[in-house]
Amino acid sequence: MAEHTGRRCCLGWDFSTQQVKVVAVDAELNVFYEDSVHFDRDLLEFGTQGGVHVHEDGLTVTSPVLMWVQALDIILEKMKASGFDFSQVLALSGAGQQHGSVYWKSGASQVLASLSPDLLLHEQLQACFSISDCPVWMDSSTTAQCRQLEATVGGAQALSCLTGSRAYERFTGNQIAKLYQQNPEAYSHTERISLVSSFAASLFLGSHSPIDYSDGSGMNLLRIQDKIWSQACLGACAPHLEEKLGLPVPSCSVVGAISSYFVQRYGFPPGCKVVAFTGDNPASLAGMRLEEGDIAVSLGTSDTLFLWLQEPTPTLEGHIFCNPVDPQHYMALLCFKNGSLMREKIRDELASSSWSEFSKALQSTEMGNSGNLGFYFDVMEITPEIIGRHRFSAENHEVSAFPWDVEIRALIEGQFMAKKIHAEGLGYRVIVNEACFDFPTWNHTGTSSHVLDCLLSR
Ligand SMILES: Nc1ncnc2c1ncn2[C@@H]1O[C@H](COP(=O)(O)OP(=O)(O)O)[C@@H](O)[C@H]1O
Ligand SMILES: O=C(CO)[C@@H](O)[C@H](O)COP(=O)(O)O
Repeated sequence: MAEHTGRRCCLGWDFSTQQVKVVAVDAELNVFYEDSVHFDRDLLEFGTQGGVHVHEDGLTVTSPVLMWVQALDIILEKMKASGFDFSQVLALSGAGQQHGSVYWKSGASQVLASLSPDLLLHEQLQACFSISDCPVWMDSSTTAQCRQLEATVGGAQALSCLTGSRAYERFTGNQIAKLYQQNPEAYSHTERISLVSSFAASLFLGSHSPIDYSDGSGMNLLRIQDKIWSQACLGACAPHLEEKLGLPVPSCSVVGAISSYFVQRYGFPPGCKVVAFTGDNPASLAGMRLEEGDIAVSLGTSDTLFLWLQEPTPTLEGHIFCNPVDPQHYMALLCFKNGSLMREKIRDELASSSWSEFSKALQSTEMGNSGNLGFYFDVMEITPEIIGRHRFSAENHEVSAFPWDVEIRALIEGQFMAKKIHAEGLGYRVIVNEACFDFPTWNHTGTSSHVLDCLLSR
């Protein structure tokens, strides 16, 4: 019998871009079980790359909803086969990649509430979705809907003051508007729209789980001050939207007890609590116990930078979300689309697909890269909106290539300088502690900032 028998615990789930992951944490906060299902590797039949399908227009990016369901089935079956003692799970919660949306077809709630423990979830939920491919955060196909939404509420800054962000293509309200405009039939057959986070919670709950305030702030629909849907924004996106979204709840809410499916099939206790799932970035802020004054950088598929805020100061760049820990407070977030996948590409091109070779290049080059700078955006960046690879020599001449190790350092330094520059653009001061950072790169941020400005004004 496995060593994790009989240990009271909570489960934490992550439905992110490239994989579904689970951890079990005991009463002393020790992580004693971890597992993951990687979409590209473990669910080949869905044919994703980096967990997504990029459509022919190069702008539309989706993921199959049943891939997420099947990934959950696989992990649960693996846990069961390893002897994991589900009867000790007191509560579970989780996170999802932000902004992605799931469209539950009319009748799905009945199916969710009456699942047979003899079958896997994906076998029973096949007919429960009005669209099989869900728009995800990498999508940038909704510029028209964004402009329309901003115009409805009096401009980009007005929308930002209301919802915490100007209109962004990946934000769910704009995705819903596009679906309604392009496929009104699918929209009208939808009984409920979930975020990836509330969708995942719904699977455990056996009913539609509410959207939480924090992840709900990534939709361009929620009034971040009073935490209710903005009627103006809902109306600009699609009809009858409020009833399809349900009421949002604080991110720490217990949304109910686990459904009987999990009790009967896996042996969860009937009282196991399901706590609202939230966005992966808000969950990281909570999990890292960030406090006012701290800045965190997350290097997932996307790179993000986030911090705890007492007062919201919405601007035209970056996002303000409701805080997942304290509903009276907020968090600020910057998202960079060219994160891990960009690093992986350069690793594959220049470092024999090996992270240790990649690290050797970093070790063998000087901090500051002898003045060589690079910015690498193979896909249209979010912060700022820019595409292409741009390299500058120490003499500030644009060059077409660097030696392989200089290129690798330029990539990493460029990515971190961009984070610093944009955080400072929002008014946050990154204090360089001489004791921790003897980092000449920071001295180049003035140059980098200027170079980025020039690129943007081209
Ligand atoms: N040793 C490593 N060094 C740098 N990046 C790594 C390393 N191992 C994995 N990665 C990157 O981490 C990414 C996955 O991070 P993760 O946070 O799990 O992503 P997500 O949550 O978005 O699915 C992959 O794209 C991979 O390239
Ligand atoms: O769009 C954003 C944040 O606004 C992304 O950070 C997504 O939340 C995806 O997260 P990862 O899968 O990259 O962790």
